[in-house]
Amino acid sequence: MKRARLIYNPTSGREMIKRHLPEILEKLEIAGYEASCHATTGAGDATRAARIAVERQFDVVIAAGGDGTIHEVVNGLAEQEFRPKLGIIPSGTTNDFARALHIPRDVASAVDIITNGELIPVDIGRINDKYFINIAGGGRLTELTYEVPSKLKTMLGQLAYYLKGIEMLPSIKASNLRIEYDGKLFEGETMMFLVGLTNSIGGFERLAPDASINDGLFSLLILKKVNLAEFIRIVTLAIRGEHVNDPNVIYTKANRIKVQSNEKVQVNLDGEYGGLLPAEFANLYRHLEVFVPLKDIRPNDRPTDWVSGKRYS
Ligand SMILES: Nc1ncnc2c1ncn2[C@@H]1O[C@H](COP(=O)(O)OP(=O)(O)OP(=O)(O)O)[C@@H](O)[C@H]1O
Repeated sequence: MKRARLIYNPTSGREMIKRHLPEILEKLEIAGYEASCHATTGAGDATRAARIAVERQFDVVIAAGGDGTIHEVVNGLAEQEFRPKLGIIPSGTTNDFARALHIPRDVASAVDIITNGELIPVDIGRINDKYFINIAGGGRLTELTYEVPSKLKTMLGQLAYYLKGIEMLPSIKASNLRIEYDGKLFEGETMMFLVGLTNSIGGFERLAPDASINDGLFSLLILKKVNLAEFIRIVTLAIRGEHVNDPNVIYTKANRIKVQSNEKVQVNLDGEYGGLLPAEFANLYRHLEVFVPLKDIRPNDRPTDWVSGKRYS
């Protein structure tokens, strides 16, 4: 019998996941899984729970929560030789990774995608000794994601980020960065750099328009020092995916990236604090298999050697 371990964050999003537990477990059992669950207790607990699930050789690990929970679960799986397949139930404030994979926020539909068994391989990012699934970045501009208080997010959802962004705009300063990427070099005053694995970042679906989740490459986006008016113009362009040709933006793909600074620059990993620069990024090619609705997956993310229908049953 297949075994599934559900790791859920009871506090994520608007705290609604608990109400759905009986339904989730029942659906999994009907699909032939022996299912059990673990409620996370605080920071780092989802990583520990995922490591234990690996030790116990669960076939499938399901992360239910926001990007923070999925990030932690992936950190528990990524360094292991045996890696269970990953299911996702997006129930957080921010679920950029699930959105990139077209996994719906409706709990029953998300579970159906897991029980349906269609899988896709995804790349994972490694930075120093940590892993990320969606995005890493640095520079003052990226710091707002962890400056938003959790209570505010529970109350206001995504709106909380925009409010914080408006509040912070006038105080954003550039940092001096040295960024090496696949043999090339950028050095200079930088508002932010982003290293992305998917096209869905902070609600901007077109920030990395031609990203693929399983091509072994990161999308690297560097925003040079700009004034407030230029910044607002570039954000407006970014909504339409037209920022990539702006002279203040470097947008490219790379497999290995090294970022250094003579200043104290924080790194953000999937929306959480990830330590200070320097950082070396490596793309781990097709490191995890994730349950997805294959028919909805963008052509960019559908590897031709996989579409033939890898199904887990
Ligand atoms: N029981 C708990 N109580 C408080 N915090 C928890 C608990 N379990 C996990 N957490 C923390 O909550 C963080 C955020 O969770 P998650 O991303 O799932 O939810 P979210 O609602 O989208 O919130 P955020 O926007 O902060 O990411 C996790 O990284 C984890 O450290």
